Amino acid sequence: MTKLSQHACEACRSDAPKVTGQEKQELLSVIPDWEDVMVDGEEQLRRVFTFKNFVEAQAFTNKVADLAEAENHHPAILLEWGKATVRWWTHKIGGLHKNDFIMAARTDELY
Ligand SMILES: C[C@H](O)[C@H](O)[C@H]1CNC2=NC(N)=NC(=O)C2=N1
Repeated sequence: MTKLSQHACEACRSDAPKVTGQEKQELLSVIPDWEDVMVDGEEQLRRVFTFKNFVEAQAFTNKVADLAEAENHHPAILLEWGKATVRWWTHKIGGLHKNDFIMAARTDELY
């Protein structure tokens, strides 16, 4: 199986299927540092990345932002002193698509 982070994101479409059940559990097992959470009724992936200070957290945040723009798939990122909280979900389907798991794996590689 190709490493999840090496998969390409497919274009987000409003009729794209949400990831559920067995497939979701398998994908979650590949990104064990991420939580499966509900925010405003939408399922999302969340991980808190910790750093020595604000500047290092900011540099990581910028790398994630560059990745997102390159893939046209964007997270929510909360930047704080010593922390960056990243949440991935697909706006168009109001939940989790395989793209979100790919982007979470790609985010881990930036850390
Ligand atoms: C118009 C633009 O391509 C779309 O809105 C893209 C932008 N980035 C996106 N990011 C995420 N996470 N979900 C989307 O549905 C999405 N759609």
